[in-house]
Amino acid sequence: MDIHDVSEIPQYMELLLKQKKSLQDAQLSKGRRPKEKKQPGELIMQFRFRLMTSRGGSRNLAHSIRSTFIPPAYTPCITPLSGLKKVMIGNLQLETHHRDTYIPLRSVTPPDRMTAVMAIVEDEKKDVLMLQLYYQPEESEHPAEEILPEGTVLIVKEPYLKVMADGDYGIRVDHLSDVTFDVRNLIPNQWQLNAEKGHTPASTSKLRGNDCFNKFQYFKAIEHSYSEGIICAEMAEEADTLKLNRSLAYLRTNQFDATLSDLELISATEKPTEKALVRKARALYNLHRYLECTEVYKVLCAEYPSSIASAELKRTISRVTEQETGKYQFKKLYTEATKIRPPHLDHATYIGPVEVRSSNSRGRGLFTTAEVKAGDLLLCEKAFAHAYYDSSKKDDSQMSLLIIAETDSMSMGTQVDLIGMIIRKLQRNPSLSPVITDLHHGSFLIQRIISLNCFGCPLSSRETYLDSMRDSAINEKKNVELYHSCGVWPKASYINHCCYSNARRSFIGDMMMVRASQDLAPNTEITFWYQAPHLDVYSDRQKKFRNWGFQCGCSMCQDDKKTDDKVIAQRNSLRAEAKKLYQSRRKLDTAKLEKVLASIASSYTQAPSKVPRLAIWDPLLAMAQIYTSQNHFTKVIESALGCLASLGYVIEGGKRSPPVIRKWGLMHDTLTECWMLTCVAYHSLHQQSSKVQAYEYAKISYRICVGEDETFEETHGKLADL
Ligand SMILES: C[S@@+](CC[C@H](N)C(=O)[O-])C[C@H]1O[C@@H](n2cnc3c(N)ncnc32)[C@H](O)[C@@H]1O
Repeated sequence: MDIHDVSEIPQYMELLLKQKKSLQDAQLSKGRRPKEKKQPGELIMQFRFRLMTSRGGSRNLAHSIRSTFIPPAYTPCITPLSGLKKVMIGNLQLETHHRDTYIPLRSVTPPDRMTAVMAIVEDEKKDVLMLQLYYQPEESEHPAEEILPEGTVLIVKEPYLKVMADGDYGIRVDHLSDVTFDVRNLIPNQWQLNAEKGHTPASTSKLRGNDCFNKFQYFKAIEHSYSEGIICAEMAEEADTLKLNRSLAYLRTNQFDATLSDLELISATEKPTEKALVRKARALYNLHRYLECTEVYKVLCAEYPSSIASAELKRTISRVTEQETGKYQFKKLYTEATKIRPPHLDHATYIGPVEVRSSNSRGRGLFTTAEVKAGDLLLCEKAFAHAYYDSSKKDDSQMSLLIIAETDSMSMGTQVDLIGMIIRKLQRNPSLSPVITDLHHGSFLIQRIISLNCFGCPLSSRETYLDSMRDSAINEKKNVELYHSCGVWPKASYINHCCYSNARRSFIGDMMMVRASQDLAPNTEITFWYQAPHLDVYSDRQKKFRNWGFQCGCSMCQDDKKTDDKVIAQRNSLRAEAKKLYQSRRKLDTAKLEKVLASIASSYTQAPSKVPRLAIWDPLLAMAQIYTSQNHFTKVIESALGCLASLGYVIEGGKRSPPVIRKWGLMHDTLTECWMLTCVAYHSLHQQSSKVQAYEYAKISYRICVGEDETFEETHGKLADL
């Protein structure tokens, strides 16, 4: 939603066709064994040469946009190793998964890292091939040299061959769980020679682990030292110390489930140590289990009082308050979003009066459980994962093109990074898996789930709001917002699309606010638009939903579908005429303009409260602006209320008595301005109570579009300056 979809751009379509062609060619060789293979020496030399030149910087990747092609989905292997039979490189087939096999491999070159971590590997018969491990941690977090140093012995479950970009064959691993480095009992005999002989005392493993830890090699400390030591430890206390040490390494590598389980595994002593309590609290905080976390901090404050512990307890209590009440200090959120990079804010998720229920043919949806008023907060959700693109840096290396074979879709931005982040987060914290795997999907593959459930997002909706105010209705810039940052907000993902929606989403950093844009009765399905409705042809609008596999059946879409093309063409030409008239401000013929707008209005057959009139609301807003500049205040009120009515609002009063919204319509960012114009007009006409009411509606509209109203006065002060 709101991501930068480039599926229809010819330059990228060409790329997609090329990728699909090579995919088709690859499918033709499915099940075959490669005919020609390079000699081991040649393959190794070629790889080492590339490694040398790439380290010398001859690859100029930083200046070109990365592209990642997601081939058709295959499922990870769930069979335990004991249920699989061993194969050699010579047995591997092209593009064929799930043959109930595994292969022991040993790397014979240092690793390289491009989109995957790669090395040349050999099997027991000394046959060699390239191995590509996808979705490994970032280089800064876990260097390739540590993941796959030369001489690493590993096992790949369900290995298969893939033709790589350069036309050679390689073993490709997409699922992190399909590779295991814990090969203790399965190391082939001839490789045992290189493996450590004999029994390493736990004390040595501990020292080695601590050494790695002090060098920030946390993964190495866990895998090669502490875990080894725990197995070999003869005394319970020795194992406990190693677990305590390992729990910190787990914490540093964001493996919070494992941190907790190590701490639980420590033999019960008289009272938990301070270190154990601190680590437990941190893991719970990071898993957003704030209530449990406060309990741990309370014990810590009682047993080991310190200013840090009480500050942490206070911080955690603030999260619990946010979670339970939905009360946030939004100005603080902006400050954090300005300072922190990436803008991942330290705040909790609030789930308001909503729950997931069946929405018939639309699958599941999110419904209200109580009555809510327009402007009420339904959700304030922290992203499960968020990939940030800093547009101020203008650095294309942050950006990549994602090509998904199964849906023929392409998007530009940070989705590739988001996929990696989520895959790693789930692998490190399996307890979080259902949050993602329960979301809507075409298959259960993470890539597919993410492509259906991710949202493009600005750094803050207030920024977008200010931009849209600058390009006001008069300039008629189409505000199609396409964002390069993106994230997954799981609860919001249950909300189905409707062009004529009753809620709006907005963002501050990685927090998404969803507010009702209409008064909603209990048990109403909440909807927001996946793509904002614009005045486009019916078929073009439906194309936007292609990726999600549905057609919108809202009243606006149905009406567009039924309306004759000739009527639409006539409406568009009248609209162009209106635009010409109101842009020639000095000699504006208002009578003529009103006549043209009346003609547009008469081209609609349904009442605007049923079918909002997208062709007419913005010219009416432009008229309200023009009448304001001419001090025609009754006309301002008439045009502004007309604008609102054309978007489906049913408003009582407004002329001699204060306006009262009986039914809210389609919410648009510029409606705050619309209400502010009426507010100014009422002020000038000395209609005080109408002015107060209009001001209140302006504030609610702002809250719905921007997510909060703490900055309302400040923002509109700024706009007055503009
Ligand atoms: C982000 S999910 C929304 C939640 C989803 N309905 C579920 O069951 O989890 C998007 C998917 O919901 C369905 N959907 C959303 N809006 C719809 C609509 N207006 N009409 C039909 N299906 C819709 C489509 O299957 C779409 O791919």
